[in-house]
Amino acid sequence: MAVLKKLFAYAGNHKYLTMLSLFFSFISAILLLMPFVCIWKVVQVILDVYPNFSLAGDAAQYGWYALIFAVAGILVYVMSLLCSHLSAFRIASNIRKEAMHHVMKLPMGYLSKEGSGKIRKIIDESASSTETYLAHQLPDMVQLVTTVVAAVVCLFIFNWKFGVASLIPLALAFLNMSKMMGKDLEVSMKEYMDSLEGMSNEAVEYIRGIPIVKTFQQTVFSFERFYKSIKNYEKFALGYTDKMRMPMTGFTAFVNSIFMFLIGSMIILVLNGFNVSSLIPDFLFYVIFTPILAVATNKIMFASEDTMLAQDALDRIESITKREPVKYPQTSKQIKNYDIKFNNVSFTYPDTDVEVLHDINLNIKSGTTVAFVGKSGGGKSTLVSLIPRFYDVTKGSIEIGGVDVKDMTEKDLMDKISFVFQDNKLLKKSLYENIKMGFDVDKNDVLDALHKAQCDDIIAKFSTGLDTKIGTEGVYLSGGETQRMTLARAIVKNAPILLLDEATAYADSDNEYLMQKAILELSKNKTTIMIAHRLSTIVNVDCIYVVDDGKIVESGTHKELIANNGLYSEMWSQYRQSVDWKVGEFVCC
Ligand SMILES: Nc1ncnc2c1ncn2[C@@H]1O[C@H](COP(=O)(O)OP(=O)(O)OP(=O)(O)O)[C@@H](O)[C@H]1O
Repeated sequence: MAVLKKLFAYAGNHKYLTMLSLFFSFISAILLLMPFVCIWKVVQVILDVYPNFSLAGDAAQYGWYALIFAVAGILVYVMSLLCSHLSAFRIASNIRKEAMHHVMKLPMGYLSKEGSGKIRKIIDESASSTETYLAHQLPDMVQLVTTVVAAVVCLFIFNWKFGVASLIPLALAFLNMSKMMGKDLEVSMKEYMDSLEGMSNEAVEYIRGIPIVKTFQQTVFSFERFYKSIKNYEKFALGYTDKMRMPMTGFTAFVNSIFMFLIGSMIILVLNGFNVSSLIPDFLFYVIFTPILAVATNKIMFASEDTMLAQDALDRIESITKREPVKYPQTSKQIKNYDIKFNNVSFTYPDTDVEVLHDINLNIKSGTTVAFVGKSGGGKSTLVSLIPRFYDVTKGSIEIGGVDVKDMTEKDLMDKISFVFQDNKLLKKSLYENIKMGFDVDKNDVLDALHKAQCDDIIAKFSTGLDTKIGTEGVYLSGGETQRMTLARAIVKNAPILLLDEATAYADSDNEYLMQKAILELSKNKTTIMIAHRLSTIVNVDCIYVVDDGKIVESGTHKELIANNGLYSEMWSQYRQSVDWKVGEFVCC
């Protein structure tokens, strides 16, 4: 019921179609039981007239009734499936739409951390599971339960003594079944499903890493996480199977032992003076009828596992839809300029408990260019990612032009900022569409931006020029090329704030020089924040902030920081040494 209630939350008016399908399932179950009653009647008629079979005219009539009930039952079942499929498709589609809609509202940081593949897999596979559940498993479940209940009622109507005999093993089978549906087993099933998902994610990671494994001649054990995920799966799969073993054995034994109880009761009745010939029609009926119960009960057992799987699928969808979305106001407050201010900002990544930024205060003036430098893992990228609200600050606030970024609409905030990151994504669209991205620019503007971002060679490489579609056969862009394309996109967007995180990391030396020139040009009169490991690229910026262990430990111009003799000065001399060493080595050779 809980599963159905959750599914109905996505159903809208289609829930009535689901209910209609369940009603048809119920009717079809009753209709499909009727032929057995007719067969019982046939047996009775034949035994009544025995050995004058010519008097058994009613038997044929009951035969026809049996056929009519069977056909009607099948037709109603088909109608049930028709309704269930229509509603299942709609509900699964609503789940997909609602989940995707929610994903769009989630922090961008969450999306890049989880990865689009994983999110797509959860939504797609879970929606498909609920579709199968609603289209087939639920109507079948209603049919099976109706069959069992109606059959049990029939058992008592025709001969209560045989009824009791058949019911004892059934009751014992149900007792065992209830043990397989308890909270404990639900937890085990969830652990099992989680370990399965974990193993499948790690397998993807392993396949991605095969080149590294081969290059460094490692074994599978170097992928410890994959190995652990397999072990984990083994542990939960065995644990789950172990918990199921006794109740499953009991269930199978009792559900298939109805005959034994019937024969036993027949013997007891005869020994107690009942007339054999008067018992035979009922006994035959029970012999024919009770296997339906065994089969239906067996199927209910497996169907209840389907319900658990559907519940699990919904829980997985909820792990996305219950995530707190980024809240934007309806209207923005008016910003005064493009100053960026951090007020006592601290930050801890969601689902972690280690604070990675501690009480940061910054005031970056409109139109200036600043750089964040520091050791790897110090928190530079995190700092930058808080400005466009990839994540929200845990403490403090960030302002643009005197307005808290949380008081700006999504469009307003995004309109103000362009980014070029180390790992950028291009869409599977044409080069033109990838740069235009809905901005109000024409082909000439796009070509101009591509030229400024040093992309002429990329366009020249493809015979279809700007119309070349990325991702189609033979169209592949390297990391450096992708980075240049993203720079062109930022040039086209021409937003007043520019965030560059290792924007030239993949560029070769020729391109880097030219890209730096383009960035210099683009950053004119803009508030620009750069993250760079190659310190030579930031010596001329207005202010350098040295980030270490989540704090700003130094700030000033290049000259001031060198004179300071602090961490920056140390980083600079190490950087110079590495450059000189490379040049020296090159000269030597
Ligand atoms: N998505 C995330 N979830 C949890 N912790 C994260 C996440 N991203 C980064 N961190 C942690 O935050 C800290 C700062 O990372 P960040 O990427 O901001 O450093 P960085 O100075 O930019 O490093 P680099 O120069 O290597 O890019 C690190 O300890 C890192 O492990």
